[in-house]
Amino acid sequence: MPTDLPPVDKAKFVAAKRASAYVEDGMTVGLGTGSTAAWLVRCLGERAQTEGLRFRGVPTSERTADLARELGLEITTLEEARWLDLTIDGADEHDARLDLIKGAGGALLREKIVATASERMIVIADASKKVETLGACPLPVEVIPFGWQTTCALIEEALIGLDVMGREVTLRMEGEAPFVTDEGNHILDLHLKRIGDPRRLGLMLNQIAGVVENGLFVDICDVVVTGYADGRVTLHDETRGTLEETRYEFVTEDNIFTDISD
Ligand SMILES: O=C[C@H](O)[C@H](O)[C@H](O)COP(=O)(O)O
Repeated sequence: MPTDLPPVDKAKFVAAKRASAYVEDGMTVGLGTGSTAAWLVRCLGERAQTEGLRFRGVPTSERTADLARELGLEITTLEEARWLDLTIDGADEHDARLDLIKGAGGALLREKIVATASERMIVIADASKKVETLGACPLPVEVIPFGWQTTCALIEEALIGLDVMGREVTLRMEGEAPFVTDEGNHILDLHLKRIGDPRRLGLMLNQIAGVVENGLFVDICDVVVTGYADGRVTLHDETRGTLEETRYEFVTEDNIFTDISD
């Protein structure tokens, strides 16, 4: 582990460390994408090394696949695995119902396919990801490059009359060129500020020709694991609220956290 982690990385790390304990020998596990999910992959790499943990990972992006390979973890494809025991992934936002916005990193399509093929989905996050109402961060929508301008106009039209606060839609760029996802598509970011009815919006978006998938994850996540920079970790589910509060503490200069909750 690197020393002197910034507070937000400490929070992401402890969330990932707690969630990594859900993985058991022989499981097939969806590995999310993003900075928080990268901590999870590292924590699993550590468990594989120190405890001999053996599992099959299904990465949700090429980035995650590369990291898992670097750490010597066994990875497979969804085509081969078909169904998964568990997916652990980050999120851009979650509300109290555990509905999510995902896709700031552009991996929402594979992430949603893998999460819905899993028995359970666990989200790992720092406390900044919790919101009262979804929509503060842009909602990514993956679209086919062919005629994306028309798809964009259809989305703008469909947003009229929906319970949202903003209606601006922008094409995600990477330098001078449109961003391209692992599946070869583009991303439209919807700047909605407030999403009154995530389920309705998600269904509406997916009916538009040219839309492949949207970043709203409604009724998919089972548990949110939230990490804090002081080492605290809380577990929430929708029906039972807070399930557990754990605390990890730095015990060595190598930033190794130890569970001191017991
Ligand atoms: O496409 C990216 C994914 O949905 C990420 O899980 C999400 O953006 C959260 O990423 P991070 O953990 O870096 O905040």
